[in-house]
Amino acid sequence: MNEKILEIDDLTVSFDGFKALNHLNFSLDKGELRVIIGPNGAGKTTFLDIITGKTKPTEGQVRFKGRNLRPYAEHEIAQMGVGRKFQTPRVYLNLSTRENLELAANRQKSVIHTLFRKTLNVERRTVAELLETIGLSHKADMKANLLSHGEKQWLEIGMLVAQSPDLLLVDEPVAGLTDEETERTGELLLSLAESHSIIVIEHDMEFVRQIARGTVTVLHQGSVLCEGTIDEVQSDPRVIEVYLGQEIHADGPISLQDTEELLEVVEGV
Ligand SMILES: Nc1ncnc2c1ncn2[C@@H]1O[C@H](COP(=O)(O)OP(=O)(O)OP(=O)(O)O)[C@@H](O)[C@H]1O
Repeated sequence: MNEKILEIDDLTVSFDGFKALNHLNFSLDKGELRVIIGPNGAGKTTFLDIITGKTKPTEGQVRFKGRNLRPYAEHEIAQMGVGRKFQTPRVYLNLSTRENLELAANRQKSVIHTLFRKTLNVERRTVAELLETIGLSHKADMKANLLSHGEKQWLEIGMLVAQSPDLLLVDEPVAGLTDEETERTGELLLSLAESHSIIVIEHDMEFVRQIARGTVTVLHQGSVLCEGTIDEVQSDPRVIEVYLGQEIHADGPISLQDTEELLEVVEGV
C-alpha cells in the first residue's frame, strides 16, 4: 500500500449545529496530485481550513505524516510542512519578484531548527531555481505590483515552494486568469507534482481536465460524494445531479459528452 501523507477519518465540523463537513473520510498518497471539486457550499474551503489548523474538527481526526494535528496551532502545522496558497495572491507588492522569493526562503531558514523540522525532506531550492520553475527569471527584478495577476499567482506558488512544504494546498489557482495563464499554471502544478504532494481545489472543469492525472474527489454537503478519474466522475449521475441541483432521469447511461455539456451549462449560470 502507498504511504499516506494525509489521512482524514470521520471528520465533522459544525458551525452552530450546521455541519459544513459531515463524517468525511479522505486520504492522500505521498506524491499524489489530487483535485477536489464540488458545488458552492460543498465544504471545500472548510476542508482546507481543517488541514491547516485554521478550524478545528468537532469530531474526527486529521493525520499529517501520521501525526494527529489536533493539538497543533496553524503556524505549527505550517512548520510541519503544510503550505497553503489562497485564491488571492498575497505577495509583497513593493518588493521585486526575487526579493519576495528570498524573503520566503529565509523565513524557512529561521524555522528550520524547530521541533518539527530538524531536517528538511526536500532540499531547499535556490532562488534562481525557483525563478526558473515559476517562469519569472526574466522578471526577477520587477516590482511585484507590475506583474500580471497570473504572474503574481505563480510568484506566490514559488514563495510556498521556497518553504519546502511536503503538502501544498492550492485554492482555485486559475480564477480570473487568461486561458494562456491558466494553461501555464497547470503546467507549473504538474511540474511541482513531480516532487510534492498537492491538493488543488478548482471549479474550472477544463483546467481540472488539464491537471487531473489520477483521482478526482467530489465533495457535496460536507462529505465525499464520489472519487474516480475525471471521466468517471463527470459521467457519474450523482455528480451531474448535484451540479444541476436537480434529479436527472435517464433511460440509459449518461454519456461523457452529455455530462460535459451539462457542466458547461452549470458553470455558465
Ligand atoms: N464560520 C462559519 N460559520 C457558519 N457557517 C459556515 C462557516 N464557514 C462555512 N460555513 C458554511 O459551511 C458551508 C461550507 O462552506 P465552504 O466555504 O467550506 O464551502 P465551499 O465548498 O468552499 O464553497 P464555495 O465553492 O462557495 O467557496 C457553507 O454552507 C457555509 O455557509
